[in-house]
Amino acid sequence: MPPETNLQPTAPPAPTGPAEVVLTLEHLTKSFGDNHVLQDFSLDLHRGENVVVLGKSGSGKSVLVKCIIGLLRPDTGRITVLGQDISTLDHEAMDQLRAKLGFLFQSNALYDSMTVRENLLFPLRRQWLAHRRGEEKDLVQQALEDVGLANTIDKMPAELSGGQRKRIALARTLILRPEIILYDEPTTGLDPITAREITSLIREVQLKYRTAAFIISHDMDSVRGSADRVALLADGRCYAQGTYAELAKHADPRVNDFFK
Ligand SMILES: Nc1ncnc2c1ncn2[C@@H]1O[C@H](COP(=O)(O)OP(=O)(O)OP(=O)(O)O)[C@@H](O)[C@H]1O
Repeated sequence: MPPETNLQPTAPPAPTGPAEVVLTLEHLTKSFGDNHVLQDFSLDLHRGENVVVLGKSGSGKSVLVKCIIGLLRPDTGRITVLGQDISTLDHEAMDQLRAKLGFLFQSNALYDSMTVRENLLFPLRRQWLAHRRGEEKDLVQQALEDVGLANTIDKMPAELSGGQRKRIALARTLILRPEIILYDEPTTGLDPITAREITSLIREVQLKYRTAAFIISHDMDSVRGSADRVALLADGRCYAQGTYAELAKHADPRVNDFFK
């Protein structure tokens, strides 16, 4: 039985017009010497939408994510996050913008020497927006209920399974109510059933908080379960995009091969 979460999947609010774009990647290029990794890559992400970026190993997916969070600077092109061109932001403004982005790293990046509670309090206390102590307790509780793990609050990460650690890492991201979540291979290293649970949770989070998600994955079950739209990164650009079903029957074998 998957853990019961506090997230009630409901129908997303009826669209009232074109959804707001929360992330724009325009004509990005990035080379390392003569390794031209990104070559005119463009993609939009809308509020409340899950986009999965697919691509072969070494195609540049991590480079793309690092450019979005400002760890790498593209050679040319523009990245706009929540209306702000990140190349114009100073250190402090970039930090404030990063606070609206959630990351779920492959490693989960939990602090092993801290309990689950302390792991969740950590981002709250690091935030430039201070929370009142009483509020913190409720936020931790809510985030743990959201991922179905309220009973793990006093445990150490080492006492949890891989799937539970992934959920706690997601709770730690959710506690800051991000507008966009970047998921780096969220199901890698998990057994198929746990992977399916994490995929469902990604959907539940999207529906409850109307977050947009930028997901890197090559777990095709997870792609099918979590993507509203799939973008294929090949030759350094957005080679094809569409729904899972559209790309699965795409005429170009470079596209449909991923779905076989
Ligand atoms: N800091 C760097 N310096 C030099 N080359 C780099 C750097 N970062 C990435 N690369 C190169 O960029 C290319 C794309 O790497 P990237 O890690 O983005 O691939 P990926 O699509 O995420 O692969 P995987 O699916 O295996 O994780 C690779 O050829 C890699 O060697």
